[in-house]
Amino acid sequence: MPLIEVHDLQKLYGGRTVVDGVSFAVEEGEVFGILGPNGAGKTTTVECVEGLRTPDSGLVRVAGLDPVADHERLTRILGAQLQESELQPKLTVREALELYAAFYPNPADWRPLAERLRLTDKLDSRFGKLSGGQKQRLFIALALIGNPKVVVLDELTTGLDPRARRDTWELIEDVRDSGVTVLLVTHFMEEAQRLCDRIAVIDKGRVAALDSPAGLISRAASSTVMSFTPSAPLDRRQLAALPAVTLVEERDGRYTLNGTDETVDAAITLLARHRITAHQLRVSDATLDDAFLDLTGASA
Ligand SMILES: Nc1ncnc2c1ncn2[C@@H]1O[C@H](COP(=O)(O)OP(=O)(O)OP(=O)(O)O)[C@@H](O)[C@H]1O
Repeated sequence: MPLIEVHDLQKLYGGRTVVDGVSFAVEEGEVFGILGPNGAGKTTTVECVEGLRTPDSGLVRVAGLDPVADHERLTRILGAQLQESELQPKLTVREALELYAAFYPNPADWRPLAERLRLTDKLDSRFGKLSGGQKQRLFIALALIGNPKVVVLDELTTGLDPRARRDTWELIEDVRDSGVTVLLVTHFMEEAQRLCDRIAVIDKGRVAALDSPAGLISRAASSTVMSFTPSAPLDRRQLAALPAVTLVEERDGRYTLNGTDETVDAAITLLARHRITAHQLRVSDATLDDAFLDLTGASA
């Protein structure tokens, strides 16, 4: 049985449908990512999983529990990131960790957690005086402090510097290795590619694709990304009209084409016909970023 089950979830705000028939199932021990453009309905979906919002229709179960009706029992097995407004600014980091540890029957030892999240030298600082990144790290510690079976992380590393982001990824990998199931909303492709076993791409309230990161990349229309600076002015429409090409971008005279394996041949043949040379030619495989743009099209 999946640990998290979302079936045909619908949520409306003021008569406007923002989650429109979302379904997915997360197996125990998985890191499951939810990726999508701004306003796609990602947070609303995970808030229904956390029992913070009541679905208008559809079914949500976490370890067999109805997140709204069984909210009390759910909070014992589900860890979630707090919102800024939920912590008193005068509380110190140590007090917050001790307070939240006391809510749970089998809390984690907060000291190693604080150390892993580089909060040890901030233990006596008040929450209100922390930087954005330090607050974020404290929220992650508080989400993990109850030794949850499943943890929901929304915008986990937004606002963290690159080092803190990498430390956090390692922490999430440790959490996953200890058997915890992770539901992760993210905007960072590198994060999704590194951490997630599977990803649901949500666009305009619907699941546009659901697969492993490698599966999403291979199923997207682009497999190749090519960039070059043409030796003479070029009609962008002719590039866009090539059947192999799915996307053309031009910035300061430099072109980037996304497309199939035939993109390079097709573009070079076209340029040769116009006696144009491709300077500083770079060719690479498509990434999850490219797959995301293909899958979410105009809304991204
Ligand atoms: N409480 C609310 N009342 C009315 N509309 C809301 C409410 N919460 C969210 N919305 C709207 O619902 C839509 C989906 O919002 P949601 O926060 O779920 O998207 P998201 O995919 O998480 O976006 P982002 O990546 O920008 O955080 C948005 O258009 C948003 O403005």
